[in-house]
Amino acid sequence: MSNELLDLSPVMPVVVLDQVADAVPVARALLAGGIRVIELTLRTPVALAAIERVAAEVPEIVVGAGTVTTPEQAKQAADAGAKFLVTPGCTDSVLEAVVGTGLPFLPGAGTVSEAMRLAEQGLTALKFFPAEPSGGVPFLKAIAGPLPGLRFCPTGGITPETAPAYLALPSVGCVGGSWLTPKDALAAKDFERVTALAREAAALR
Ligand SMILES: O=C(O)C(=O)C[C@H](O)[C@H](O)COP(=O)(O)O
Repeated sequence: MSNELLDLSPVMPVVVLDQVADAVPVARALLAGGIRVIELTLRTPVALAAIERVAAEVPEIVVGAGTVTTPEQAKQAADAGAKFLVTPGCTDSVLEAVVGTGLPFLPGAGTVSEAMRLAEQGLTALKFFPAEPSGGVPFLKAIAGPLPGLRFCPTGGITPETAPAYLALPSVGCVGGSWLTPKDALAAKDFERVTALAREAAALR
């Protein structure tokens, strides 16, 4: 089930919202551009309310919670209506709480040992974070031999220019990125720009 998260769109939009009122327009703008998934990060106070609104008002998009770093957040996100969870890294307690929600999820790994630990537990769909600082495309190419069963959503420092090289790798299902929802576009309520960026991203693969 978690593996299917990697196949929803070539790009998983990582969205940081400061205003809950932007949640529904952003979700609709992404959908209009052909992106069927949205990861709302739990980095701002409005994030849980934003997830709730998108889940209730834009059921066509698959809404998930990103930046899940505590067991409490996993539960809160599930209660808010998140359909999946994403963690930047993994601790035993976060993993236990995330599994406890019953939701599909992408646990974060940034090293070979972290990826191996998750694989040992049967988790084969991972977020590779932070992708660029951790070695990017060459890292993923290098580990595909020893760890052939893993698939990734690399995230962190990826741009529309660098995304295609990631998406060309068989081990990459999609890439994560914040570039579809630039801060200045959200501040200006320029949702058409979000749609235009989403359209370009949806065409990447
Ligand atoms: O908060 C998290 O859990 C994250 O996933 C951090 C994200 O990877 C970055 O927000 C991606 O942002 P960019 O590097 O700007 O595309």
